[in-house]
Amino acid sequence: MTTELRVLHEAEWDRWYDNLELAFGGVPEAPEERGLWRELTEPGRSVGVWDGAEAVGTTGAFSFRLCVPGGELVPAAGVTMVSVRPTHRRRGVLRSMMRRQLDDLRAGGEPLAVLTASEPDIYGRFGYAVATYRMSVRIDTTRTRIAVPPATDDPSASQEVRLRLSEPGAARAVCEEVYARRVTTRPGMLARQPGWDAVPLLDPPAKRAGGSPLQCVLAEADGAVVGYARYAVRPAWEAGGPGGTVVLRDLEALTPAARAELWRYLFALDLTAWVEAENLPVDDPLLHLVTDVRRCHAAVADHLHVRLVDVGAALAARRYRAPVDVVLEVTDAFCPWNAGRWRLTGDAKGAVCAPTRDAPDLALSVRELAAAYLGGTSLAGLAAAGRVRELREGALEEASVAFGSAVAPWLPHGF
Ligand SMILES: CC(=O)SCCNC(=O)CCNC(=O)[C@H](O)C(C)(C)COP(=O)(O)OP(=O)(O)OC[C@H]1O[C@@H](n2cnc3c(N)ncnc32)[C@H](O)[C@@H]1OP(=O)(O)O
Repeated sequence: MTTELRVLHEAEWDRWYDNLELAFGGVPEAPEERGLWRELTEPGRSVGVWDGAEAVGTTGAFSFRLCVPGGELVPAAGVTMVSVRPTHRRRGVLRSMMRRQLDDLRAGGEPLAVLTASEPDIYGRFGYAVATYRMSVRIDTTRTRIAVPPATDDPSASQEVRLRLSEPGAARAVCEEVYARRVTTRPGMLARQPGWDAVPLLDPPAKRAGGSPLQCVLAEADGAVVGYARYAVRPAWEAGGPGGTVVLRDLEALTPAARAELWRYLFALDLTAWVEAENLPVDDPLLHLVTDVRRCHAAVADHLHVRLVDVGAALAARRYRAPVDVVLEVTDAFCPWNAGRWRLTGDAKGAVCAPTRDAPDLALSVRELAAAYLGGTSLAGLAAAGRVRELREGALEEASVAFGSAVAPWLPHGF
């Protein structure tokens, strides 16, 4: 097999993207979906593997800024559109693309790469690890309700929250303002890059599965929008009565009162008996708002996989929950420039991370660092699985606390 790996030319995009569709089973995307991904593709950051005129391998990268513990927004390559033609699989095409991509990211100075995996088993060999989880819920709203003890509401709860329906497109700007204020509050969230505000509104009729077009409800207090929920309703008429489902796409709120009001609204929609959401933080406040958490049928799955492209720059870019001063002995088979000893010194104000010859305190691979990077997986937990070794007594506890995050990291949308 003679193949050529090269940067994507815009004119080749259709053939390149056809390979992606084929690798995912060959079901064509709706034109509006395909059109949006075409607009968002960054050709200069995408590569194709070609066998003659045929694209047989694809991958791209989006220029994201990712919230890390401490609230900084750090450049991160959003690795995407990975595919290999069924006739060319298991011959190293993916490996060659991962090699090229990580070398390019390093050369470009991006400290992090992130992706969501079609199958979690694929990317560990390239140094990625699961750094955030998502919670899905299917809530029986006939058996549980939103009940907030008054003491848990903040002072703004005394202000009345009003709800107003809006066409999602018309509400785009105000929703984006709310989203922008939320981004730095939770590691794993992505600042919106130009054009990305269209992603949460993508609503091809072919993908509605019997549901309504996307709807949007705004929460307002003192005349300002302080929250929103975007959802569809999928009616169901059963012998025992109406049993429709509210399919929640996203919900953001600036105050606990607005959040509770939005959930109350979703739970109370007439002719529905269920609220479903696919992607909530694993510590979503919803868990503390309902009277019967078991009726939420919550399930957890991996979501954002992280790769530290440059260990020193990545570890220095985040903040630490408690003072930390540790020497890390890092292995990294796929990106050997990261291998070796690093001294990390940091606290809640900042951090430095530089190569050292000092004796190591913890030994781990770049994957464990990636898993712990956003604060959602503890180094102590990884040590219990034999994936981190403590070489100085006390270092594991010190580093585990320091790497933690007050809130669970969470990726708000796929890419
Ligand atoms: C970020 C994203 O876009 S995720 C989307 C990923 N794409 C898909 O799932 C679409 C369908 N699948 C495909 O297109 C291809 O099978 C790919 C991209 C997953 C793999 O491409 P290939 O060219 O076959 O992979 P390649 O031959 O380079 O294999 C590299 C290694 O990964 C392993 N591998 C490849 N695919 C898988 C898989 N699905 N599960 C587990 N391991 C895998 C190979 O066994 C090999 O392992 P080794 O290094 O230990 O020998």
